[in-house]
Amino acid sequence: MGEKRELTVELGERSYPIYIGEGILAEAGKLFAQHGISAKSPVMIVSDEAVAKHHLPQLQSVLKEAGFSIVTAIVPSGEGSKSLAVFEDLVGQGLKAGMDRKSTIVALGGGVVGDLAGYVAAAYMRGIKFVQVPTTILAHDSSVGGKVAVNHPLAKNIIGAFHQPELVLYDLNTLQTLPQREVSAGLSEVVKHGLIWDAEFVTWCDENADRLLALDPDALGYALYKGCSVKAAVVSQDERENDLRAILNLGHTIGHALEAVAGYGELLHGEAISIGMVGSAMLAVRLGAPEEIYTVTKHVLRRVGLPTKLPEHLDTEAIMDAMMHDKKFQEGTMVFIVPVALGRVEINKTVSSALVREIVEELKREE
Ligand SMILES: O=C(O)C(=O)C[C@@H](O)[C@H](O)[C@H](O)COP(=O)(O)O
Repeated sequence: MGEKRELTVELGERSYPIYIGEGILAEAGKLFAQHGISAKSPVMIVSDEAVAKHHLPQLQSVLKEAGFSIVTAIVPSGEGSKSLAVFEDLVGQGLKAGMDRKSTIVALGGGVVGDLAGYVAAAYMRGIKFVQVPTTILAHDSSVGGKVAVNHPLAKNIIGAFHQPELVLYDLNTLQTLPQREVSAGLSEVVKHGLIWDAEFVTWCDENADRLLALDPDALGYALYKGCSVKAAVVSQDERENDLRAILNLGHTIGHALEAVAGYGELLHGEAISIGMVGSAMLAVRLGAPEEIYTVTKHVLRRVGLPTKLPEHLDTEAIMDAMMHDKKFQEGTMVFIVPVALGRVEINKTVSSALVREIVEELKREE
């Protein structure tokens, strides 16, 4: 069994721990009790069809053994479940099962389940506790920081809240069942955390790409710990994205638009963000940063199996339009996170739409 790691998201009274390691799920009952999750009110586990097959029975039995009464809600796998219709259905299931203000929602799954379940927890009876149990690599990002949301057909994550979990339980064993495409997509956000904060970690990702792709638990444990540490450090300083937290959006200005235009399915979130990060690196070079930013960004993303070319059939004007509906379009301008050196980015609100259009076209010509 590899090393168990623990870190804390420092938010005063609302601080919470992240446990990372193999076999953490088996300790869920004990950790729930230790962190004040009530066993007197029903606990709802939200999961999706794919994840439930592999990991739900273990979580159910560990929690039952610890005296929790469980309601289980399974949603279809995929981004389509982040909708108001599914949200309403989960609220209904909670009410029918007698969930009250002391109940807790447990998100067992990837980013979709975490965002959806978290938003139900934020809204149910004006807010109840929730626990994140991420089962994908990508979810090291979404399970930390309290951004919870569902989508609107016109924009991603547009109906949401900030609602922090009570704890995050990251069992590395759950990652072993991930399809290869999901592994690469998840590594997109891992690389992002290096690109915004830690140049040495970018080099480490490059050197350890094969181990990561082979799901080596030691490499994964370290990478997720590093990614979560960057996230925790940023969120602790700016929980509500008044300023610094915006840097976590590297690649997302273009990435979210690609997901919306491609129809939430063609591109996985991590793939869209990979293309978006290459776009940000191109932008950086146009604005005077060293060419190395573009070459290294593209190289590392490819090393972990990610696309760097924008699919040609996606319409440039539709992409431009989608960017205007995102949260990153503010006060009449697009907000871009632009690298200034490896491991360092800045928030830029002066990029013209003409330049963005050029970058989108250039991304379609990527080799
Ligand atoms: O936690 C954050 O803050 C992030 O920006 C992390 C992003 O990787 C994440 O995808 C987030 O959901 C995007 O933020 P949004 O505010 O544009 O929905």
